Amino acid sequence: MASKVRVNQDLQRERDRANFNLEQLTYIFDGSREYTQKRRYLEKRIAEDPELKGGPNYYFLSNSEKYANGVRKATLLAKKLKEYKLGDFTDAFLLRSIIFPNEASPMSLQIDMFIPGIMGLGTEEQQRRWGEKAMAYEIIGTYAQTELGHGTHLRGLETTATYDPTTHEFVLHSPTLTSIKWWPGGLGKTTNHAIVMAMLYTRGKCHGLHAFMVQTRDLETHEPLPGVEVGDIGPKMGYHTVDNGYLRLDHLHIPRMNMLMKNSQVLEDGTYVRKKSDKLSYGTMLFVRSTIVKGVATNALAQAATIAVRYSAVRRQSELKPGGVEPQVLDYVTQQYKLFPVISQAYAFSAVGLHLRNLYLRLNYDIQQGNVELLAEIHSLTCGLKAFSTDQMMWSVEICRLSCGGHGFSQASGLPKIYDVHVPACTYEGENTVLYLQCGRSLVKALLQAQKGVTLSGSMAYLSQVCDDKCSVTSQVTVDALLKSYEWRARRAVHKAARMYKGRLQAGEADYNAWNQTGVHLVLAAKAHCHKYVLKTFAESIQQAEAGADVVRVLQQLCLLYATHGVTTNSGQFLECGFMDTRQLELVNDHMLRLLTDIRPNAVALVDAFDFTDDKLCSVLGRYDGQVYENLYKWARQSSRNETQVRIFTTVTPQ
Ligand SMILES: CCC/C=C/C(=O)SCCNC(=O)CCNC(=O)[C@H](O)C(C)(C)COP(=O)([O-])OP(=O)([O-])OC[C@H]1O[C@@H](n2cnc3c(N)ncnc32)[C@H](O)[C@@H]1OP(=O)([O-])[O-]
Ligand SMILES: Cc1cc2nc3c(=O)[nH]c(=O)nc-3n(C[C@H](O)[C@H](O)[C@H](O)COP(=O)(O)OP(=O)(O)OC[C@H]3O[C@@H](n4cnc5c(N)ncnc54)[C@H](O)[C@@H]3O)c2cc1C
Repeated sequence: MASKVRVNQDLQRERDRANFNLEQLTYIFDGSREYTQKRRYLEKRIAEDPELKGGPNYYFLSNSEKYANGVRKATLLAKKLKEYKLGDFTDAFLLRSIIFPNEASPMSLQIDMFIPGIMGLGTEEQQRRWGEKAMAYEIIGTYAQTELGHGTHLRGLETTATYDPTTHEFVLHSPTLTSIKWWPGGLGKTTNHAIVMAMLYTRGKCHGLHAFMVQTRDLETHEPLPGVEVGDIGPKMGYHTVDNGYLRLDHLHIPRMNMLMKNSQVLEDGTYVRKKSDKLSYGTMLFVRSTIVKGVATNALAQAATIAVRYSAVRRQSELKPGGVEPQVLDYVTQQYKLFPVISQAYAFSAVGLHLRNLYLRLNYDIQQGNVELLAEIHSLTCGLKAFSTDQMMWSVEICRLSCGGHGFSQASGLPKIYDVHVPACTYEGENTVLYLQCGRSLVKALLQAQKGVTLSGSMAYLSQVCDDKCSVTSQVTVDALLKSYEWRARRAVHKAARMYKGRLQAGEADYNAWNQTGVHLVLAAKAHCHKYVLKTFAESIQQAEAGADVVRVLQQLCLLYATHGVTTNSGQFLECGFMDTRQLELVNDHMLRLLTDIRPNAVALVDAFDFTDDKLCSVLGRYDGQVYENLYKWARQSSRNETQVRIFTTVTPQ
């Protein structure tokens, strides 16, 4: 990678003592050797591409400049996809992640939701009509669902699409202030099309939420079309490269065939033909949720860990041994306790994200065959795992930032940028609490079914199993033994929520109120279920890994760290379920501390194996060569505030 660079000696020493095959671990993290090779090939091409290399320093741009630069790069992304002959969907995601390092593209919805929406919800003819143009970036689109008044409660959305059988058109309308579409990425200024989710009315009856293809702007002049009002919603906490927008429709007429009709249709005379499941309209969200674990949470965790671990190997501070040299801060066990669990989370979520992609592909295949059996379970699982992984990511990125002391607060660290762009994932594609509740409710409902004699299968099968054995943790702490404890904790949490819900019903409470009052326990149950699922999937992925014994050994250490850290940070719940006792908890805690020592010699190599380029990390602290101080100094000198020695302030006029 960086063979000719002058590497900081501490960092070099760390790399020299690594004792596993780093390359193999990279393939596992990426999902395959082929993917790694393709990624590196594209990274090199982009780094050498005269139109893309260099460019302005993101950190010193204003929000408007960030957007303008984002549009420039998004246009180049479209051009490079053709130039490099990359037609495949995965390639488009990959190229975008290289051109937009920890930045959202103003055209990101094109591949995140617009094209998946057309493919998932449109007929074959509609896929040909818009899909091909969208793949070629001849039309630029977004996904407009959320409104000013409602984002979570989809049945409460107010935009209407009323079919007129005399003209064979739908009339799309925003009837109230709260029905104005609000938030869609790229809607404000960049896009010229949108998949608009609206309540379908035909023959005087409402048939719920459906998807409609709406052209918002003229393809030549880019002016909004008559009946369309669009704009930007203003500055946000982050996401400065994206023009999240609003859209107000005023009796906009669109042809009947602009309704995406793969799953249900409106015939010429206005007859509504039902689909197999009314939840198929939510398919685009399910797809995106399934990609967030790997594409957002894992990515952010791995990058934050890389920056913080490399910097902690370079940073020397205080005195460990009285009178001795200042140690690398990575030698403080408290620093290891902050950072090594984050490394383990990144590898764990990577395994889960790859697994979830396969599950989604299976579901998609089944749906094409007309089989929606798996839909409910995969909906529940993707809801839970999207929320669990992004929650964890949010806390861990912040831990990484704090672990870098003062320099972590500087944009130069790259950590605020990671936080800015990835933390909105806790809200978009379903607010996390709401998604935990979806998952928790489905677990309780499954358990109640099991109590009536139904055999549970898939990820919920363990709920109905009777296990009366005791926790087998001894001085030998193993993943297998801990996995049983995770199962116990999750099973107990679901049972507790179910008991509470049933108890309230029996006490005469209304069903809706019983669910609401059980909410906190439903969330706890969903979290415990997802935690167990992640550990199990991570452990199974190691068993299946095509790797040498050295790589398997470090992965097993990380898996055990993930498991022991999860027990110690949720000890109350593990003890509460009565499966594990305090003596065993102490053993787990001791083992976790020993693992920190075991992992220490490989810490830098474990983050190097994530294989991020410096261009991707955009971090002075996380540089591969570890030359942090001279580059922090260089970086600060670029600040526009240093252009003059005596600053002349422009007056800000109060409005
Ligand atoms: C990249 C960045 C760009 C960002 C873009 C965005 O943010 S775009 C905007 C992103 N916006 C959001 O993400 C909005 C978040 N909100 C939502 O997704 C929905 O409103 C909801 C799921 C919370 C509730 O939906 P609801 O009120 O219609 O449902 P209900 O609660 O009445 O439950 C009825 C039954 O249906 C089940 N079921 C539900 N969904 C699915 C499904 N997909 N599949 C299968 N099943 C599903 C549910 O489990 C329940 O089953 P049960 O118990 O009867 O066996
Ligand atoms: C950066 C970003 C990009 C986005 N991009 C898009 C896009 O491209 N297209 C699009 O359509 N939308 C987009 N959104 C909107 C996003 O999907 C919604 O904001 C999200 O679904 C949450 O809905 P809400 O804002 O209505 O939150 P609310 O539901 O109002 O949440 C507020 C609080 O109420 C609680 N709450 C709400 N309902 C319940 C319930 N039933 N039970 C318990 N608690 C509840 C929540 O937990 C939360 O604490 C984007 C949002 C962001 C931040």
